[in-house]
Amino acid sequence: MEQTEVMKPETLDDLIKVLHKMFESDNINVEEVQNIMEAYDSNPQEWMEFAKFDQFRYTRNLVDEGNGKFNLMILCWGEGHGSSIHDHTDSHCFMKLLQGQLKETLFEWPDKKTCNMVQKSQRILQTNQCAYINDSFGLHRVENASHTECSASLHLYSPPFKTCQTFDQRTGHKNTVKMTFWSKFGERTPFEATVSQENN
Ligand SMILES: N[C@@H](CS(=O)O)C(=O)O
Ligand SMILES: [Fe+2]
Repeated sequence: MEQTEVMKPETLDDLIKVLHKMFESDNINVEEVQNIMEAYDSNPQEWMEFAKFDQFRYTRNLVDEGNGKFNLMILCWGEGHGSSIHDHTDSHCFMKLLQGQLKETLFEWPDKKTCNMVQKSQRILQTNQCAYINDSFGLHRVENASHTECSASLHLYSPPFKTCQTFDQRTGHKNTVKMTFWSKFGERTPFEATVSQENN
């Protein structure tokens, strides 16, 4: 089998350039994308301008629109912040830790009849690790379980999406929610645009 060599992106800009190249093609290689994102050594100096935290919820901060092929964003998680249980709207989701740790809990899609939410697994993602999920893996909840440290993660979604489904852990009932950006390209999004954020 042909081995794809993983070159090491030296900076975040470098990584973004390589990602643009990889997503020019319509057939993306999940492992290759995961490897290249993992190979980037997080340097806060390079992403600080995008990392805007909120006191109450995790924030989504758009970094790059990937020529329409993907959205690249930095999620900022204060102490104890977490997401709901949600899906990924038939997209690829790559999640690389830039700072701190995140706990990821995987769930099965709820059973149509019983609506039960069954937990499949749980893991702690460490700085620089890159996880991958799509809807065929199930659903997940992501949390910064630390009470003393914040976390930041770099997410790539392809194709980009604006809504997802969230699930109530006790009843399995689902809701479609809008996903909004707290900031875009380092600029805080005007207030009106952020009121319907509900995944966090
Ligand atoms: N998929 C979630 C974040 S996550 O870490 O589950 C989102 O884009 O807001
Ligand atoms: Fe997610």
